[in-house]
Amino acid sequence: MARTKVIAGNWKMNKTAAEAKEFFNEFLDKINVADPEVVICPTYMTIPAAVEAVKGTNVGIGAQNMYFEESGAYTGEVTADMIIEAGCKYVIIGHSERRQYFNETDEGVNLKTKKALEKGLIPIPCVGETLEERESGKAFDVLKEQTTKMLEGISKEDAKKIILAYEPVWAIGTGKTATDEQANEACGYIRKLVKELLGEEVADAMRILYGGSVNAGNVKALMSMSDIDGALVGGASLKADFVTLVNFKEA
Ligand SMILES: O=C(CO)COP(=O)(O)O
Repeated sequence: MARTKVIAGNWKMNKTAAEAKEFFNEFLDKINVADPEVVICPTYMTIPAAVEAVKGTNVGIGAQNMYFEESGAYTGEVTADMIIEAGCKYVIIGHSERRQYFNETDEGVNLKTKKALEKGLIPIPCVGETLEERESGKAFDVLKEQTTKMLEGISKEDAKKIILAYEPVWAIGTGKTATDEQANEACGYIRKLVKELLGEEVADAMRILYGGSVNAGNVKALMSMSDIDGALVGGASLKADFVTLVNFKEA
C-alpha cells in the first residue's frame, strides 16, 4: 500500500508570531505542496499566526502537546478543543523532551492520543530509546513497551489515522543521525508490532516517521527506506533547509 509521506517540523520553543510570519513570507510558496503532507508545529502562542499564514494552502498546523481532560482546574494546560478552535489539525504527543523534562508517562501519552482521536485531531505520538537503552541492547524492548501502551484501547479504524514518530533520544539535536538502516530497522520493528497488535491493514496504513537530526543532506536516503514514511524535524525545520526537506525528491 502506498502511504503518503509526511514532513513535519517541530519548532519546539522557538519562533515568536512575528518570526513565524517572516518564515512563511519567505518559504510558504516553496513548502506548499500536496505530496508530501507538510505539517508545522509551532508553540501554542504562535499557532494563530501560523494558521493565518498558511490559510488556503496544503500546509497543516499542529500543536506540540495538549491535555487529555475536557476542561477544569489544570493550570497551564490546554485542551484538544482549544487547539482545534485555533486551527490545528495535528498534535505531537509524548515527545521525548516532554517525557524527559515534564514527566510525561506512557499512560498519559495513551490518554492524550485517545482524546486527540476522539476529537478528530491527527495525533503524532513519539517513541524512542535513550543511548543507554540502545547500548544495553534494550532499544526494541523500549519501543515495544511505549508503542503497546500508546495503542491501548484504540480501535483499528482510529489507529490507522495515527502518525507515529520514532525518535531515538540519542539522535535528537545531537547531529548524530541514526543510520538509514538503524532508522528503517526500528520503524520496521514498530510496524511488525502494530501488525501483531492490530492486524496487517492497520500496519500497512499507519505512517511511521523517523526523527533525529534529519537535515537537507540525509533526508533523501532516509526517505527512500522501505518502512520510513516521513520525518519529524526539529532544528532543520526552523530555516531554509526545511524547503529542501519538503522537496526531498529533488534533493
Ligand atoms: O526532536 C526532534 C523532532 O521532534 C528532532 O530534533 P532535531 O531534528 O533537532 O534533531
